[in-house]
Amino acid sequence: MDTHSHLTAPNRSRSSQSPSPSHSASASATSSIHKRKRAAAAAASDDHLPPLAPSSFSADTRDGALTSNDDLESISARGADSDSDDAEDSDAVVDDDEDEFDNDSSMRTFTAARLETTAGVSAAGSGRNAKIKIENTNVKIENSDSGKDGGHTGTGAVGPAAAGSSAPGIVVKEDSVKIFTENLQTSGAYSAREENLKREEEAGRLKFVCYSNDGIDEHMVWLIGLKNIFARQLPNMPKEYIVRLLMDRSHKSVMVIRHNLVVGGITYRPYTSQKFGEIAFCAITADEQVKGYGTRLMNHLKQHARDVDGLTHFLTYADNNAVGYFIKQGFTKEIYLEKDRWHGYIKDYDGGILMECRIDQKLPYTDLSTMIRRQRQAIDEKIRELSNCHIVYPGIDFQKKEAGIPKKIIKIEDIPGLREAGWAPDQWGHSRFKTLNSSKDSGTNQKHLTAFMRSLLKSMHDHVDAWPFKEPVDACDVPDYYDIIKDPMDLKTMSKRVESEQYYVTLEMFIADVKRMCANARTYNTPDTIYYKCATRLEAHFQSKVQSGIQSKILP
Ligand SMILES: CC(=O)SCCNC(=O)CCNC(=O)[C@H](O)C(C)(C)COP(=O)(O)OP(=O)(O)OC[C@H]1O[C@@H](n2cnc3c(N)ncnc32)[C@H](O)[C@@H]1OP(=O)(O)O
Repeated sequence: MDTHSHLTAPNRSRSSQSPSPSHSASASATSSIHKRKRAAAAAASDDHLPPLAPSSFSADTRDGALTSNDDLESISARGADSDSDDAEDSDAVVDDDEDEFDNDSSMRTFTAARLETTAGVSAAGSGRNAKIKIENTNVKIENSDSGKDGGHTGTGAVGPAAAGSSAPGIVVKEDSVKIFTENLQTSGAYSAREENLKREEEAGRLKFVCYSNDGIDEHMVWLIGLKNIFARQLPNMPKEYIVRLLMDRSHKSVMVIRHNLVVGGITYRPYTSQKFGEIAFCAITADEQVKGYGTRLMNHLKQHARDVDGLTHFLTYADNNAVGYFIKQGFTKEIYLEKDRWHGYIKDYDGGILMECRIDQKLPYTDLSTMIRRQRQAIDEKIRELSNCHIVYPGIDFQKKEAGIPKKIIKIEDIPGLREAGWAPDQWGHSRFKTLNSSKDSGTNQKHLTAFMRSLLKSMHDHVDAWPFKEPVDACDVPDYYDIIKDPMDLKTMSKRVESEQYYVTLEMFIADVKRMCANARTYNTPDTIYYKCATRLEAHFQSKVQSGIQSKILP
């Protein structure tokens, strides 16, 4: 069996687990930091960790001293038992600590205090080690080679430049043909967000870095910033636990840094021998969520984990309310990774869903937008080869005179592009009227159609319920009518259209106008009004006339 070195935390949950009841500072990493800030020179008792907490964490964790939640609990309990006064004090200290770390000055204070006490590092580490209970659990352990895993050495900027290969296996031809045209949509929302953030990175306003607890001031400040974000965004996760994993040197954190401040990050543990990584925490600060940072962060993480850690998969226990985000990042609830590669390695969470993501070995994760753009280009090029649908013709000059009747009749064959698209003059379209009478010439058809529509119009005009529909609605009488009814119709307008013999080229067009006229009345007026009732009765009358006309073959 491998030697113990990785952290285990049985049955913890971001969403359902209450914070540890004991914030006893002697057990709490954060509080120990704070205490040091308050009294850097104070003598380090057994229950008071000496200064320079981050390094002392690393000393603890590097050798596997902090290995489980049980440790955390035992430390907490021990702190409470052994020094209850101190525990009370510590509760306040933890809260205070949270507040302080949320602003720059507290970070500066922390950093300054840490620098002042550098000499205490090894003592702190060893002193704490001496007190921490080491538990042997029966989980599989990966050899902790922090150098190999990128453990205590910060791995620095992530992304193409850092990884040295932005797109393994993908050859990007910068000089590929310029085949974009104005009417081709160049990117969807995903690509647009990725491209924007990539531009920000190139302009130096945004960066993605990967560090673990390496003792370098700037990195430590960022890690503490990330810890604050996790503490806020994962409120049910014990803060001590967040600190412990974040500062554990076998964990790495990929962080989004903007204007030198942490915007969010992902803390993960690479199990390089098993070629998978476990995402422990993932969060973006509240006011920057849903802007694409989470996606870009995940893409940087995947690229880094593949190119630097040699991983092929990620596993995580996703909070229920974050499952949607993980699905969009390519995670599935089905676990395809062979169980013996991960079982016993990762920490269990209550209330979370185990999800997996396979890391593609070729995808240019930090430059997906370029890949998608080139794929679009290739598809567009192929479409152009096979069709001419990309050619845009000038529009039809469709100037109208009164009642929407066109000024001049446009012959179908004159519509630009129609013939080029494969249309032939014998394809007359879908009108039932035309189809039924395909044996007759179009002039005869139009005469019959006009006569039928005239008779229908007269029948409606003479109907007792036709009076509200004989003229267009007068806006002086009904001021808001045209605010509500955007497509008005009336019998007089229809009559003009019929008499033009140009407008209604099919019976369906005529029927559509009658239906619209009646529907407008029912939209504007309530069912109890005379107008509403007239519309319903007139429409029923019209329908019966059309039906009997068709049945008695009034229609030619
Ligand atoms: C392992 C764990 O740590 S589980 C806990 C995860 N963390 C949290 O729940 C903390 C609170 N939430 C957050 O910090 C962030 O919302 C994150 C990390 C979940 C997502 O980061 P964001 O920057 O908001 O993601 P981003 O803007 O890239 O969104 C990507 C897509 O996921 C969607 N999305 C983001 N958050 C969620 C969510 N909680 N549920 C469902 N969909 C989501 C976005 O709408 C977007 O969809 P689109 O591409 O169709 O437009």
